[in-house]
Amino acid sequence: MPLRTEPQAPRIWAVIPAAGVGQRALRADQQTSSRPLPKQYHRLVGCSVLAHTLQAFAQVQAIAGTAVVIAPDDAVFSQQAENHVARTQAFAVGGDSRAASVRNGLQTLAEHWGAQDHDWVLVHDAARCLITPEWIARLISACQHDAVGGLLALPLPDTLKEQRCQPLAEGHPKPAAARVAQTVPRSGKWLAHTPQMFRLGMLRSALQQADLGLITDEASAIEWLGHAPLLVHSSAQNFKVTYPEDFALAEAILMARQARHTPNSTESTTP
Ligand SMILES: Nc1ccn([C@@H]2O[C@H](COP(=O)(O)OP(=O)(O)OP(=O)(O)O)[C@@H](O)[C@H]2O)c(=O)n1
Ligand SMILES: C[C@](O)(CO)[C@H](O)COP(=O)(O)O
Repeated sequence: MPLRTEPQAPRIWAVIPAAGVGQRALRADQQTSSRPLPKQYHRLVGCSVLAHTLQAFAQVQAIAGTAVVIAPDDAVFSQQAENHVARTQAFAVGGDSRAASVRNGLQTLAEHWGAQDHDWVLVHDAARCLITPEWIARLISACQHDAVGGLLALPLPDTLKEQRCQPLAEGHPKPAAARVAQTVPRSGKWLAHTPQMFRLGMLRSALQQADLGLITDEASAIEWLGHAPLLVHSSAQNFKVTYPEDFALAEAILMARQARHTPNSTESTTP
């Protein structure tokens, strides 16, 4: 009689896309540089944006391993000692878009670590460096027993405007100032954050079939399959470092967190 092998309990993996160039984060004076430093390698409070992200994931014991997707020509990751974090490995399989990088990262999880289709995967932007182990754990416990999975997201905090379509005026080199077409009801609208947590097999199949040009996050690939991901409350601090001014904001928050955790700091006694 053939031996019956017990199905392995689903494991939880993480994929961190870190293969972007960070074009929008460049100041005007950096835009002409032939090889500007991608934003994930900028240092904030003594270590890279990426390392802050990786340290948060390394503190979540439920995660079996974290694959960092870097660009095939990346020359920085291995030079920064702080990027070498427990249960974390970089793979130079970045693609032309974020979605392509994620798709390649999922393939790597299966090939190198034997990840299975029924395992869970958390995908998180390297550039969301303020993520905390507590928020990651909140997403895991909300999704682990769900049939689909979900994402951290934030109910829209501001009034939402749609811009009027403005054709370029003839003879004018620059488009005219943007004007409002209408105010869009914000009720029921959320900002998608990461991590986003789905079954490896379902996400892989969505990313293999969907038009990657239309896929800006994992949830949109899963929606494309006809599923409805769970929306799990995120924090406004979980923003993505996108524009030059975001570095200072991220640094101020990291410094305030460090001060709270330093013994004898005045902030540590504040209720
Ligand atoms: N081809 C790409 C593009 C983006 N990313 C990663 O996806 C995350 C979120 O993307 P975004 O903030 O748009 O990063 P960039 O593409 O680097 O930024 P920009 O669009 O300003 O160039 C980042 O951690 C980025 O490194 C990636 O792995 N591969
Ligand atoms: C995935 C994401 O962080 C959700 O907000 C975001 O879409 C990624 O940014 P991009 O500029 O679209 O790559």
